[in-house]
Amino acid sequence: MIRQSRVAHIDEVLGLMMGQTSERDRVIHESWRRCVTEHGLDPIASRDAYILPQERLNEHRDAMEEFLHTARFGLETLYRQVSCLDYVMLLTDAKGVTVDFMGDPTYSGYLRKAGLYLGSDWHEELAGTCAVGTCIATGEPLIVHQSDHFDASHISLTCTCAPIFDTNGDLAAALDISALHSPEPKLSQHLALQLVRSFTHKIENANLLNRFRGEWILKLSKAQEFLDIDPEYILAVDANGCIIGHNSRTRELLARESRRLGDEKDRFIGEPLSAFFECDVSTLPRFARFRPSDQRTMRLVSGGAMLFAQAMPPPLASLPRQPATPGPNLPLPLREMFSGDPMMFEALRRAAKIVGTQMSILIQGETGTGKEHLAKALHAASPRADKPFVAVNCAALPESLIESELFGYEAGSFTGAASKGKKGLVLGAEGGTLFLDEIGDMPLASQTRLLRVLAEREVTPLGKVKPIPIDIRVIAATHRDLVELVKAKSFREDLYFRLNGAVLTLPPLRSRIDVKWLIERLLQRGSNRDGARRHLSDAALAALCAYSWPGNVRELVNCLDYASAVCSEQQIEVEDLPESIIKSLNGAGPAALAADRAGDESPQSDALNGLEEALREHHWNVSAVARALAVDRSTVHRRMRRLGLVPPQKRDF
Ligand SMILES: Nc1ncnc2c1ncn2[C@@H]1O[C@H](COP(=O)(O)OP(=O)(O)OP(=O)(O)O)[C@@H](O)[C@H]1O
Repeated sequence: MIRQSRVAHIDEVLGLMMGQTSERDRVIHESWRRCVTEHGLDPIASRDAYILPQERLNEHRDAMEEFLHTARFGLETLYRQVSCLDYVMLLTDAKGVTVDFMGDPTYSGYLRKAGLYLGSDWHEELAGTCAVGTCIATGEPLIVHQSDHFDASHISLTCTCAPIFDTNGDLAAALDISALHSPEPKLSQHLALQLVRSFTHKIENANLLNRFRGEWILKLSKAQEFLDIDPEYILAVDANGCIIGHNSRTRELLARESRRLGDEKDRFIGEPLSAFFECDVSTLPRFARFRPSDQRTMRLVSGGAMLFAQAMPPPLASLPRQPATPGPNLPLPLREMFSGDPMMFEALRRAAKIVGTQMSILIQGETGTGKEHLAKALHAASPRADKPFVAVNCAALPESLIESELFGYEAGSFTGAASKGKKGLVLGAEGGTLFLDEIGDMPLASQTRLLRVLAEREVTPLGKVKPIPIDIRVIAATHRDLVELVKAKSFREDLYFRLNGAVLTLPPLRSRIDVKWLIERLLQRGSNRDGARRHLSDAALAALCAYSWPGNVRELVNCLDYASAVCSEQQIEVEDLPESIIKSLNGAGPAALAADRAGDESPQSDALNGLEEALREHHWNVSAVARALAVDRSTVHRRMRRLGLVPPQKRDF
């Protein structure tokens, strides 16, 4: 009987080569053809399964050690689900070598002979059409059922396999379940295919999350309810907002989006997130987990269906405490301003290059981003460090006094002048640095005089005829758009060009990735001041990280000063934060936030004490339990996770 079916099978393969038709799937036909024309296999000569010697197998296993470790839980779970149906489970590397295997040891001899064993090589060139080999050759999940196999010695097997891709989108492994015997219709294996696909998705996700523990992780799902437990799409994003990893469903999504946008890309590592989604790294905090999930939505750039999003920031511990390399090359006062933020690094790298020169510098940035702080650091890092640093707030000086304050005056040179005359701030900065803050607010007449000072490097106080030579470095700063002011003719173009020898732009705090580091640093600064070391609770820290900081570092400084003053026991809780921040939590008030971050030590905890009983009573219907306990559904889910309560229908999963 077996012999007859083998002969019939060989006839079918040969017939197909001669141009006969058959009803097999296209992918099987194409593989048979490849076996003969490309791999030079002969359908008449059947080959025994090839098992690699232990030493070579070890090499293959060693190369995948971390991956195997990550995948292990998924593999065991899958095997538990299929072993009762007499399937074995094989995980092969991208070359088709079985590097992990689970099967019933009672049938060890049969399984080994059939090649369903650790170390077996299922590469298509060697084994002919088979689930693993053909899956690797095509990159597609597939079933190779009984006589679909090329080699007649395998036609009793049924094998179902799906590829596993690494975080770059390259094939990493293939996951297969096979059985020695099976019902004849191929349809009997369709559920097996769905199961294997679902586990390859889980393993890819586990691998991605494991590999990018220190980066932004963005999870996306079409269904709000599945976002937490089984998101379709997962991406890892670096501090510059570039994609550094993804699962294969994301790759397919991005490829479709790329085509829609008129491109044909199929590799996405290094691409900016904002090229595909309506978000970038600065807006990722909006999708933090404790924000209401119905507000965490985004679309693809080309539109389409709404995706529910959850963004997880890099954990505090993974952020560099010291500036990222080559930060250490920066002079110390500049190095101390940031920790690994790429935009800060870029500004400071450029600043370091001109720190020792005479060149005027223009610092731009929103209010409170640290422009004066940077000007002071530049001064401290320059050869002028032991000379004066004189700061002038051009917006705060009354227009009538600005010239006399800046350039000084001779005694009695105008009504109201001091009897001894005044040196002026410019001369006061002699040998050092003159910092002109809010330069965009300087009146036009003063701009003209300042221009002369900068051009001629001399100053003539009011009432004096002879100019005084000066040696100053000018650093100007503004939060306004000087180019627009020049266009509107309220800022002199020639002064703008004189000042913008070097333009340094400071990023707003909401786009910086080192907010947690800065918080630590400012808390430390506070403790150096008053000797009391304050700590932030997880929930308070999460609230600060999610806040948009319109007042930038100044607002953060004020916030921490306030919270340090009102907190008790030197622990800053969400309640101790300024109202503007608490209000910004969009309904995820202090209690919910605290529960989200710290487990569930919220006032609702008591209500949840009898959770297990309540779940049983309501047949594990979470909505009914939430109603009965008068808490949120998400609170019930969270506590279930924490207590390890799994509904019976999901227990084996
Ligand atoms: N890197 C930093 N480390 C510690 N403190 C900082 C840092 N940057 C800014 N600050 C603090 O933030 C506050 C605001 O900084 P600064 O006055 O330099 O901002 P600014 O951009 O000049 O503001 P404005 O535009 O309003 O003039 C100050 O208290 C400053 O000490």
